[in-house]
Amino acid sequence: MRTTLRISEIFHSLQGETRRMGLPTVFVRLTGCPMRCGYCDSAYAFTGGKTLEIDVIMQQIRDFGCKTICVTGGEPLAQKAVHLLFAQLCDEGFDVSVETGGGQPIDTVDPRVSRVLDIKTPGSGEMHNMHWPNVDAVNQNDEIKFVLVDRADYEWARDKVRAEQLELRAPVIFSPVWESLKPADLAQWVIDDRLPVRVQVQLHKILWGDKPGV
Ligand SMILES: C[S@@+](CC[C@H](N)C(=O)[O-])C[C@H]1O[C@@H](n2cnc3c(N)ncnc32)[C@H](O)[C@@H]1O
Ligand SMILES: Nc1nc2[nH]cc(C(=O)O)c2c(=O)[nH]1
Ligand code: SF4
Ligand SMILES: [Mg+2]
Repeated sequence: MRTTLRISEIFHSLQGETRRMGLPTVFVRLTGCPMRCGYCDSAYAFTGGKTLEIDVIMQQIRDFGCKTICVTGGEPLAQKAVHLLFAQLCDEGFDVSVETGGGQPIDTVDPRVSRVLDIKTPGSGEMHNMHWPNVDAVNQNDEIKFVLVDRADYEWARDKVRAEQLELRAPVIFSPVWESLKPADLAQWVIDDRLPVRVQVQLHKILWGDKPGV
């Protein structure tokens, strides 16, 4: 089994998404992704990066002195050695979440890790690459996230939440694509439809803009 990971960046910031929003967090961004969502704000992580031993990654993480870790990418689950990183982080008592685009099975992820599962919408251009059994694998320790391009995406996601009562499986987040869908429009639609989902705007972009390392 490989004991290295291809890493795009490791940085310390505030969690800008999910139920951990606002918490100081160390981000580990893995290089490479099999998907190409039209709106991707992390396309700089598709290539490049550095190959690092997991021991080295663990030491860099410890050096930040922060117990909350978010493993993201690119697509973190596309590198099998990520599971070794999950196990070591959890064994050392870190609070770990992973952001996944949903193209890889999530049932192999350490159960101590909170899985943030994107359901890719028609507007992402990547719906056909979803691994749909993932939706049955989530639990209340996880989150389901829809990133929405426009009104058509919203209606599609709303109908899916209603048809499958997704809010009973895990908390559901609706997040607007940055500078594409107006957050106030999304907020009003959710209120009008009495949808049991959480509207979320990316906090780090409000604070620091749309750039790597924050
Ligand atoms: C960059 S992705 C990396 C992890 C994984 N590949 C995924 O898609 O979940 C992290 C999160 O950022 C979201 N995201 C990417 N670009 C965005 C944008 N322009 N506006 C809002 N959210 C975006 C993705 O949908 C995903 O929920
Ligand atoms: N501050 C901050 N919070 C985040 N939460 C999820 C992120 C991601 O890119 O997956 C992210 C990110 O890039 N920055
Ligand atoms: S799956 Fe995630 S990293 Fe990959 S293209 Fe889509 S948003 Fe970007
Ligand atoms: Mg991001």
